[in-house]
Amino acid sequence: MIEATLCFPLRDGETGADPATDADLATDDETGREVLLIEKRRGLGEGWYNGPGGKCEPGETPRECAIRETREEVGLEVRDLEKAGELRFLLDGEAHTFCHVYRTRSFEGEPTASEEAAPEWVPVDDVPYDRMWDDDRLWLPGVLEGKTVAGEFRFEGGTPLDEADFVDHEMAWDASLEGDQDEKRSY
Ligand SMILES: Nc1ncnc2c1[nH]c(=O)n2[C@H]1C[C@H](O)[C@@H](COP(=O)(O)OP(=O)(O)OP(=O)(O)O)O1
Repeated sequence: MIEATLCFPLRDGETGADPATDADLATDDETGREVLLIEKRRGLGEGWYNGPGGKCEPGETPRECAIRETREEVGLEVRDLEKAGELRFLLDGEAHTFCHVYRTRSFEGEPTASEEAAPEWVPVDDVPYDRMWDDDRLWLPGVLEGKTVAGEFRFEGGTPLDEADFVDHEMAWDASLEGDQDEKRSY
C-alpha cells in the first residue's frame, strides 16, 4: 500500500482594502478564510485541484513528507502541522493508498508554481469540488472547519486510481487518529 500525505495551509482572506485607511469598509463577508490548493500538473490527479502532498519516501514520517512535498511543490515552508485526517483509498477491493491529512496556519514564503503544481489561494467557501477527486467534497469541508476525519473510500474500475469510479465510502468524524505520531507506520 502506498503511504501519502495532503497538507492544507490556511490563512485569513485578503479584503482588497487597505486596513490602515479602509478598515471601516471591511465586513465579515469580505474576510473569509482561504486555503492553499494546487492544480496538479502531472501524475496522479493531473488537472485536478488538491492540497499539496504526495507519496512518503522510505524512512520518512508522514509529517516530514507533508512538509517536504509542500516545499517541493509550491515553495512554502509549513510548520506546526495539525493532523486532520486518515483516509484509506481502496481500488477494486484492495488497499491502494493510506493518506495522512494535515492543516496548518503556520507557514513562511510565497506559494510559487513548480513543474508539478500551480498554487492558488481559494476562499474556503468556494473550493472547486467539481475539479477535485470525487471523495474530497465529503471530507474536505469538515477538515477546513477544524474537524478530524477517518474514512475509507472505495474505487472500482482498474488502474490508474484517478480513472477508476468512486463507488462507496465510510467516514467517522472527530476520529482519534492512530497514526498521529512522528513515526513511520508499518503495514
Ligand atoms: N482519492 C483521493 N482523494 C484525494 N487525494 C488523493 C486521492 N488519492 C490520492 O492518491 N490522493 C492524493 C494523495 C497524494 O497527495 C496524491 C498522490 O501522490 P503523487 O502526486 O502521486 O505523489 P508524488 O510523490 O508527489 O508524485 P511523484 O513524485 O511520484 O510524481 O494524491
